[in-house]
Amino acid sequence: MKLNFSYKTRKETIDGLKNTDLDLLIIGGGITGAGVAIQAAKAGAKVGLLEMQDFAEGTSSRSTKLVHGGIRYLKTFDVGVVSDTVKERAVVQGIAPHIPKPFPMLLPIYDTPDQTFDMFSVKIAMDLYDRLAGVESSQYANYTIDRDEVLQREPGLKSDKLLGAGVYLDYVNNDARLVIENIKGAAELGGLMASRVKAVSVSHNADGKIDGVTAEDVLSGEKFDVNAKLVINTTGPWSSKFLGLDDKNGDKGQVIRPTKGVHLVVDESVLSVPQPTYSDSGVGDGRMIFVVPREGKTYFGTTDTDYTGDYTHPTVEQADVDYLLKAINNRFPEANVTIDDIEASWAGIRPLLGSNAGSDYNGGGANTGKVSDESFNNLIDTVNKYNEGEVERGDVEKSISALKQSSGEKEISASQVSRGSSLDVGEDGLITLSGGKITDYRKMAAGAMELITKTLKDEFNVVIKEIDSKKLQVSGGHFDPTNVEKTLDFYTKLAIGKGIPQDEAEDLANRFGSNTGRVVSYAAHVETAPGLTLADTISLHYSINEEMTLTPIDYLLRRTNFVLFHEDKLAAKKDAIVDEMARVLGWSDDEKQKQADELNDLIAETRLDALKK
Ligand SMILES: Cc1cc2nc3c(=O)[nH]c(=O)nc-3n(C[C@H](O)[C@H](O)[C@H](O)COP(=O)(O)OP(=O)(O)OC[C@H]3O[C@@H](n4cnc5c(N)ncnc54)[C@H](O)[C@@H]3O)c2cc1C
Ligand SMILES: O=P(O)(O)OC[C@H](O)CO
Repeated sequence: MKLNFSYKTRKETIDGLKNTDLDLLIIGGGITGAGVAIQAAKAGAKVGLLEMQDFAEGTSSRSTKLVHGGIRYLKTFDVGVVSDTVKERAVVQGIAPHIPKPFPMLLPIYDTPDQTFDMFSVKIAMDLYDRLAGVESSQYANYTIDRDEVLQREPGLKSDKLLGAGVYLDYVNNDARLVIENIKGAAELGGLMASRVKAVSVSHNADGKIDGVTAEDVLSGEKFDVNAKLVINTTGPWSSKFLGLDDKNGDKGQVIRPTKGVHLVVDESVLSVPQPTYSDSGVGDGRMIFVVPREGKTYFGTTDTDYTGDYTHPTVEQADVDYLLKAINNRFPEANVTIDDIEASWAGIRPLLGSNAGSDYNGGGANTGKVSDESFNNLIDTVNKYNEGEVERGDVEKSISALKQSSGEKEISASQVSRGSSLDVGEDGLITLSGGKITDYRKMAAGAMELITKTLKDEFNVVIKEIDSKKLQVSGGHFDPTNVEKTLDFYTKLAIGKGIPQDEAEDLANRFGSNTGRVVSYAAHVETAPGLTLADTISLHYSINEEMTLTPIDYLLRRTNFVLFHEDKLAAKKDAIVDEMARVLGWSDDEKQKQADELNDLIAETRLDALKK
């Protein structure tokens, strides 16, 4: 079987990076860099990407795993962010139809003082949300339900002071797979995508313009130069650190305000919700907590605390666990979730833009003013009039800035900072695309591509194609996004045809989408590995050969959901996975032991063994 995107082609990729004068070099292989890479490759640019860890190993595998518009941002007047992200949900589903899945969110409303919404404002917010996304007359149009119906749906929910709930469309996502499918798409289009290669310094030409980096192959320690006409910094939380490598960057661009967010996972027998549920934490801090059902488990989060630790290895601490258990047991008093119920967890670092001072916000730090509903409703009314063409953009801006002034100069809490993105160009030409969310990654990348296309033409006389990124489907996503169920059913049947049981066949189809046929073709020439099923074996071999899977953690944490949502199967299969990888990749006994130890350490950390008494 030809190795398309693997440990073997990685060597060819690095040679290509050494010997090609690239049009564009991307630093950072999370969703932001991956989105730019596939668009640049499609446009015909000679593009390379360096990722110092595994693809998606940074924030882009540590999110709440939603493609969502951020309804709570309406209360911080981030109407621009909501307008962008809520529209992008359907676009992302269209370009990666096997990944984000629509799953309406339930937002319970209580009659308590710290609520983000009441029954009136939640309806206004949902109507605006739907209107911005153009779903107001679809099967997913929002609605409200009364107290009884809420408790009928979620009997475990706190009933005291419960008024009812809003129900509105959002999407569940597989963040790490969204990244790898974009990276594979870029590689399939000729992009030179290298994981475990770190940019360690930047270089400039005689005019002081950035013209490449010195890179280090993290696996071998080898250092080499990569030359490029343009360099873009898509290092997320590391953006400021990367800018720090560049002494000619002058204005230094956006400063990142990193905040940590933690999620915990329990079995659905401990806590079960029929649909994603989004409610105030109930502990008076103005935060909102997601509770999401996933593959027989339930995960919930997040915290939002300023972070000064190691960005590469953010950890879940006792204070994070205490906060989330307090919040979840407040909302679901019968659940009595304890630390011993936690099967898995993860921590991520938001790449918030420090300059995105929060706007008028009714939550966050104790000393921030509460925005009156009248001000909030006035803004929504102005936005509605703007959407109807009755007022100008300036009128909306005026009502927003009026509110900001009214909030006065106050300490901006992490949750008040806007989740907007920024595209900056340094004095030496280094481009930085930072902030934002996974949900608007395509739009962020399209904005950067406009700048990149223009600069390549004006400054280098290099002409690349204009592309329609809204139609640029990722690897595995090459099918009709309005026909997902039927298509995945077709791929499921294809796998069943090879003797694979229904449940495993469905897993393959959902994981690999339109690549399932290729995965199933591996059955013709791989032996089922000891301790694994045929489905496990072909999935692993495909991932090694065509998804740059280099370690068991790459496979079990990011290419699949074993570590986070399948504790039982993980325990049963992890050693067999290590054995099969060692055989295929030709590891020495020492290397195999090292990989096994790293996997077991990660599992223990994810399970919070050190915190459990
Ligand atoms: C707790 C939490 C929950 C969230 N939930 C959601 C959600 O549900 N939906 C949503 O849309 N958004 C969500 N977000 C936001 C979203 O996850 C981030 O905005 C997004 O993942 C950032 O992607 P990125 O590619 O910019 O950064 P990253 O994914 O961090 O990628 C940057 C990459 O750059 C690499 N890098 C750094 N320095 C170098 C170097 N010198 N050389 C080479 N590589 C380098 C890093 O290894 C890293 O992989 C959440 C964020 C957090 C923290
Ligand atoms: O940045 P926040 O506070 O919206 O938290 C991230 C959410 O959990 C999902 O985007």
